Amino acid sequence: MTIARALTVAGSDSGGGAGIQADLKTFQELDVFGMTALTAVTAQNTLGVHGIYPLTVEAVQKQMDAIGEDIGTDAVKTGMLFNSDIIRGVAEKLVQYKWEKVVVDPVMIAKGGSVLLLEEAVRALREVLMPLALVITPNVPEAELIAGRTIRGLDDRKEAARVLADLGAKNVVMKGGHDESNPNEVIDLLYDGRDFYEFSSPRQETRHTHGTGCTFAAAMTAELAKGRTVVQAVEVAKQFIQAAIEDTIQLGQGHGPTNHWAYQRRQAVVRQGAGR
Ligand SMILES: Nc1ncnc2c1ncn2[C@@H]1O[C@H](COP(=O)(O)OP(=O)(O)O)[C@@H](O)[C@H]1O
Ligand SMILES: Cc1ncc(COP(=O)(O)OP(=O)(O)O)c(N)n1
Repeated sequence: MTIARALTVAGSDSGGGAGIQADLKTFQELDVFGMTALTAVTAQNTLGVHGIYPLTVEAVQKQMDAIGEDIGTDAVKTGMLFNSDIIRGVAEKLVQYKWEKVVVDPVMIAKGGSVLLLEEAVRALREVLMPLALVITPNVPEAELIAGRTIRGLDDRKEAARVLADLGAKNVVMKGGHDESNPNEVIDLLYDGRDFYEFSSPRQETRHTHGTGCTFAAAMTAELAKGRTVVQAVEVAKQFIQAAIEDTIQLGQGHGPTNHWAYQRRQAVVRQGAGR
């Protein structure tokens, strides 16, 4: 039996809703063998981030070597990278192992406002990592910071996506959760350097959205690892996160995690209905 493999290079969320925990759960649900290179440990729950402990560049690179020299991977996702040294170290390994299906989730700020990427690192993200990205998946505030422009609505998002593509990312998926210009729907926008594609879903009224960005990018990475196109990967990721937000699980006192089982459970119901 051959199985698709995916590596996440990201921070740990002790609360289990975001970071490598969300990535691994998503890979598993999408039938992909998940592996990790940890960049930082965070003490985190639904109320916020209570401590950040970055690893050394050597520790991050050694973990990537351990995968590169043995198991290998079909796709890589990067999440919380925290500082410019880690970004440069990760970029070096992506090049060394010729890993090309790279999804860069430019994690910057957690929902509660904690800084997950130091200001000094934004330049390295732009100059060193973005040119290696098959896909970059910023939310609106992240896109504003990287592109250096204000975004108000879909037309601004398209202009900013063009700027991000000019920085070297082959595909830009600008997620729409923070774009409140449309109160009823959430549109995730894909720009492939030529055309724009819009992926819409109803906007859910919920505070349980911790880790939505990580989960969405991990689902894309899993689908790319299986050989799907970028458009197909966004379609599945959108369905995966929509199910995970809608079928809410009530955990914690603050911004709770999403439901990583929901997508597969819905698929099973569809299969049963079709008698398969
Ligand atoms: N309230 C919501 N209702 C439905 N989908 C949402 C909602 N908030 C976020 N999403 C979806 O979750 C994913 C992450 O979106 P976003 O909130 O923009 O990013 P981040 O979690 O990185 O801040 C996107 O696919 C987006 O469509
Ligand atoms: C360890 C870690 N990595 C990433 C995030 C940010 O996750 P995201 O999916 O953007 O969700 P929110 O934090 O915005 O809810 C994180 N919190 N921790």
